[in-house]
Amino acid sequence: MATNGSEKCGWSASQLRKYSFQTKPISRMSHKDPEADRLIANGQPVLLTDTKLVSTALHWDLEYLVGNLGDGQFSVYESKDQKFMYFDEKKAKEMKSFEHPTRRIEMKFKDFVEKIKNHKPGDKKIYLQQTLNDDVGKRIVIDFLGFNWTWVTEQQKKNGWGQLTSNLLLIGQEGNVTPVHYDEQENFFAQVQGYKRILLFPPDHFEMLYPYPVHHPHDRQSQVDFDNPDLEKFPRFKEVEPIEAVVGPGEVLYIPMYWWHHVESLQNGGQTTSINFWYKSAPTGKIEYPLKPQQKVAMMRNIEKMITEALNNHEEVGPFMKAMVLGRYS
Ligand SMILES: O=C(O)CCC(=O)C(=O)O
Ligand SMILES: [Fe+2]
Repeated sequence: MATNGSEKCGWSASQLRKYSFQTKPISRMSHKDPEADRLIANGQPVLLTDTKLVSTALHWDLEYLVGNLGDGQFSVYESKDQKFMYFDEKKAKEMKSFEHPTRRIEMKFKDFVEKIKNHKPGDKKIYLQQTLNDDVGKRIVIDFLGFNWTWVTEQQKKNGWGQLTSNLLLIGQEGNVTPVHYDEQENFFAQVQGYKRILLFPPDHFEMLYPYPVHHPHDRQSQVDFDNPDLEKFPRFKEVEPIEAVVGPGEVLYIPMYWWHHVESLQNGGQTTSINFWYKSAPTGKIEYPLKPQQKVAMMRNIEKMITEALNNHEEVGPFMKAMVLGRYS
C-alpha cells in the first residue's frame, strides 16, 4: 500500500477498513488502451481513468445540488451502524420475522444536506440512493446531457448490452459501507466526489460468499459479515481472492454483471458522490460448453426460484434439495 502513490492521489491506506483476506489490485488504464475494450468485452473488471463519463458532474458539491436538484423526494437510508445492506421491500413484507437493517426515509434534498451538516458522532449514518429522474432542475439536465454518452453508448453497442435501465445517484457519508453483493445488470460505476474503495470477487465465488436464499429479502447479498466472519458456518470464506481499487473523482469502474462487490466510502474522507450506469445484459447467445460461472449462477437462481414456487413453503426448500442430492450426488 505504501508504494501505490496514494499520498499523491488524495487518500491514505489508514483510511481503509481492515479485513481478514488479502487483495490484488484491479487493472487501471486509459479507456483508449485496447486492453480496456478487451476486458469489458470479456466481462472482466477494469478501472478507467479518463473516460470523462461524468466530467460535467465533477462540480456537484452539496451546495450546487441543493440549488439545482429540484424539489422532489429523495430516498435516504438510515443505519444504526455504518453498513447499508440492501433488502427487497416486497420480499421483506412477506417475511414476518425479517429485521430491517436500514430504514428508508423520503425527504427533500435540502433536508438530507441539513442532516449531513448537523451530523454528530453517535448519530445514525445516512446514505442517499436515488435514481436520477426528470424532476431535476435545468442545470442538472444540462450537466447530464454533457455526460460522455458517445463513449458509453458505444460500449453498450459493442458489447450487445440492452437498454440503460437507470442512473443511481449515491451520496454517502465517510465510512459508509455497502456490504458485498452482486447485481443482475452490467454497471459502469462513475466516481464524482470523494473516494470509495471497491472490493470485487468473481462470479465463481458463489460457494465462498454464501448468498442468502433467493426468496429472502437479502437475495444477492452475502451472509458473511466481513467484520466478523463466522468460519464455522461459512468455512470456504477463507478461500476468497478479491481484487480491489480505490476510485476517485473522474474515474469509472466497470463492474461486470454477477461480480460480487463491496463498497466503502473511505474513513475520514468526507462525503462521497457516485453515479452508476446500469445496463441490461446482452441476450444469451448460442450456449457454449463449458458454461461460464455466471451462467451457472443464473441457472441456480432459476432452479431455486422454480423449486421455491412449486413447494409454496420456504421451509421445505432446503430439505427438498438435500433429499435430491445427499448420498446421490454428494
Ligand atoms: O456505491 C455503493 O455504495 C454501492 C454501489 C453499488 O452496489 C452498485 O452501483 O451496484
Ligand atoms: Fe451493486
